[in-house]
Parts: sequence; structure tokens; C-alpha cells
Amino acid sequence: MTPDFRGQITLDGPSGTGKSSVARAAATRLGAAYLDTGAMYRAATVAVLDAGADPEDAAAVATVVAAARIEVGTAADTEVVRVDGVDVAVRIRGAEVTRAVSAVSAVPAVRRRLVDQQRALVAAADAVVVEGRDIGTVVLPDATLKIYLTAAPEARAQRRAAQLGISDPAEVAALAVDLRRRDQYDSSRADSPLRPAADAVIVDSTELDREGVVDRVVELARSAVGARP
Ligand SMILES: Nc1ncnc2c1ncn2[C@@H]1O[C@H](COP(=O)(O)OP(=O)(O)OP(=O)(O)O)[C@@H](O)[C@H]1O
Ligand SMILES: Nc1ccn([C@@H]2O[C@H](COP(=O)(O)O)[C@@H](O)[C@H]2O)c(=O)n1
Repeated sequence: MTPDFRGQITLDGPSGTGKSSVARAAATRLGAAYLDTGAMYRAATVAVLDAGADPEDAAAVATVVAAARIEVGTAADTEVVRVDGVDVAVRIRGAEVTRAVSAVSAVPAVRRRLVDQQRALVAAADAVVVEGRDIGTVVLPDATLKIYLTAAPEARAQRRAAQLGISDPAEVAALAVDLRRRDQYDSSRADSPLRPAADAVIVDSTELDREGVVDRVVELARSAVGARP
């Protein structure tokens, strides 16, 4: 009989490749917890914007984030994201936060603080799927299974457009530009840049639908457990 999954699955990759939706669905199928680390950086960005700090001012960002209470849930079926007790689950997905988040997440003091919190949340779970940009490389270098999700830029822009109900070609092109800008920022920062871990399995989702990717992740998770000594 296939054993239940126990351990940590990391799911990293560029923006719009399907990390959140795939990680959440895979966690549900595996009976695992789910941690959206992007939501934590987005919540930190809400704190920065509300404090009136400039997201490009690293010292100001570090001061604001050090004082903010950031809470995220780890249940796959509910989204909990709070800053200082206020529910920001909807607000973190807005354009203002999306524009500023890469600058905030590039600040090393912000990363140190949130990575500590991420490791504590992971330590509390027997089985967990964690998605982000640096999970396999920095946060959980000894994870049970590491996956790096990719997809062609055009597919990613189309998916994001469908998600937002956008069909105007000029607006789709603007979405593609924003995805590229964020990937460029996230891949070129000095601290924990976006890149695949040396031991990550690369999954290209361009030609797969969402369920196909989830099937692949679940299959890889079951083989990883089976392959344990
Ligand atoms: N394989 C797929 N085929 C088609 N659509 C997909 C696929 N995977 C995910 N999607 C859809 O693409 C959109 C973007 O997915 P999602 O938000 O999960 O990506 P992400 O990598 O977490 O993005 P970001 O890093 O910007 O938060 C969602 O609407 C999702 O349902
Ligand atoms: N481990 C991570 C996760 C996210 N980021 C930064 O947050 C931004 C938002 O992430 P989403 O997955 O919610 O789109 C992302 O663009 C990164 O700047 C990170 O640095 N590390």
C-alpha cells in the first residue's frame, strides 16, 4: 500500500506558473498543511504601505516589518493572512501590493524575519507543501521533495488574464510586462534570488492543465516517500 506522505514539499518558480493553486490542491490531496510564503511577503508590504514608508528604502522597510505582527494560516482549505490582527487576505492580491512586493522582499532583514517564521510553521507540521521563490534553496534545503515549476511567459500571462477576467490584448500585454518585471527583480536580488535548487525536479506546466500538474506533484511526492531508506 502507498504510504501517506510525511515530510516537506517545496514548490518554487516564477510568477504565474501556478504555484499557489497547485500547492494548495496537492496539499489537500496529500492531507498536508500548506504554506504560501508569498502571502507573508505581501502582508509585510501592506505594513510598509500603511506606514507610509517607501518600499525602496531598505532601512525604513526593515524598521516597519520588524514591528509588524504577520500571521498566516497553514490549512489548505482556508486562507488566513493578518497584519497586526487585521484581515488582509483580499488586499494582498491588489495591484498596489503586487507593484511593491519585490522591493520589500529584497530587504535582507525582512527575509531573515519571515524565513524564521516560515521554518517555525513548517516545524509544526508532519506534512507540508510550501510555495515561494527560495524554499528549496534557502528555507528548507533538506526538504523531502523539491519542485521548480515553470511555464512559457505567454501561457503565464494568459492564465493571469483569465484569473482577472481580462481579455483586452493591450491589458494582457501589460500583465506580461508586469510578470517579467517581477521575475527579473526576484531573480537578480542579492539575497535568496529566485532559482531552482540543484536537486529540484523541474516541472514545465505549459502543456499541462492544473489537474495534470497536481497529479504530477502527488505522484512525485508518493515516489519520494517510497524512495526513503
Ligand atoms: N497548468 C495550468 N493551466 C492553466 N491554468 C493554470 C495552471 N496552473 C495554474 N493555473 C491558473 O493560473 C493562474 C495563476 O496561478 P497561481 O496564482 O497559482 O500562480 P502562482 O505561480 O502562484 O502566481 P504568483 O507567483 O504570481 O502568486 C490561476 O488562475 C490558476 O488557476
Ligand atoms: N519565498 C518567497 C515568496 C515570495 N517572495 C516575494 O513575494 C512576491 C509575491 O509572491 P507571490 O508568490 O504571492 O506572487 C514575489 O514576487 C517575491 O518578490 C519571495 O521573495 N520569496
